Amino acid sequence: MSDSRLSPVPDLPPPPPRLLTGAALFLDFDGTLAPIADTPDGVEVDDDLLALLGRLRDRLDGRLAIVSGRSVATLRDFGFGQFLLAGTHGLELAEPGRPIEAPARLPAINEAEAAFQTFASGKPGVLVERKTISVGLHFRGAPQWGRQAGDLAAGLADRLDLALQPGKMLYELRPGGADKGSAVRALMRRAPMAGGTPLFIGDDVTDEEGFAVARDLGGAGILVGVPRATLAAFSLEQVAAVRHYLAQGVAGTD
Ligand SMILES: O=P(O)(O)OC[C@H]1O[C@H](O[C@H]2O[C@H](CO)[C@@H](O)[C@H](O)[C@H]2O)[C@H](O)[C@@H](O)[C@@H]1O
Repeated sequence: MSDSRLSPVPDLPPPPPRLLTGAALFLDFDGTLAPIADTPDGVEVDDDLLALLGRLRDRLDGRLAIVSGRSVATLRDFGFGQFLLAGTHGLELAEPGRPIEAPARLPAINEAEAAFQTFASGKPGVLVERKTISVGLHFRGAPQWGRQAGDLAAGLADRLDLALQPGKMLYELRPGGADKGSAVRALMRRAPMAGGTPLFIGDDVTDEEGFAVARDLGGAGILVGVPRATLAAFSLEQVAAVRHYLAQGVAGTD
């Protein structure tokens, strides 16, 4: 988000556990519920996390959703199928056990993927992530290619009329028309999230739209990780602190 509403690097307080009482809780996945790994497939979701989220969802009368840049199909493969899901940066929505609400994969995404594959070929550490309706170009394993990866992705976004989604050592191309903020807005109009106070926890720039809408709807954002310009009102320093915070919500302490 390039937004004048972003505050300079702030010294944010930790979130009080009482915010979880009555919350409609929106949780980012990578970097928030699981630590960043070298590759997209290197992330592991442990049973303790799933059990913790299940208990918290029950305590919140169902008002817990995962809002991720991953596709819904991938989130389900990770074991999150029992939760309300918004995938591909808000383009996909899915209730547990229900069909995924999503646009079709565009031919332009296939064209972008082919261009990414050509770029990645012969560059160890550069990785193309094929996703359901989008595609990612990762350079965590070869940061020296980051600038050229960004130039390529920006050029393709212009030419193919796709949205450019920067991430952590990653450029993604996807259809426009939604973001994590629009997903929060859409889910807040529906059961079971409607009636709660939105609380969005995330680490990446793509989570800023979620923080913004949570704040606009009377709630707040919680930034995970290194301080930066943000619309979040609170911060937690790492994934372990997020889990500890969520566990306090289950216990009902404040
Ligand atoms: O919205 P999120 O749940 O945070 O998903 C954002 C992207 O996360 C993944 O990439 C990031 O995590 C990888 C695993 O830790 C890491 O290797 C990569 O460098 C990060 O950018 C995922 O692969 C993407 O599809 C998500 O959009």
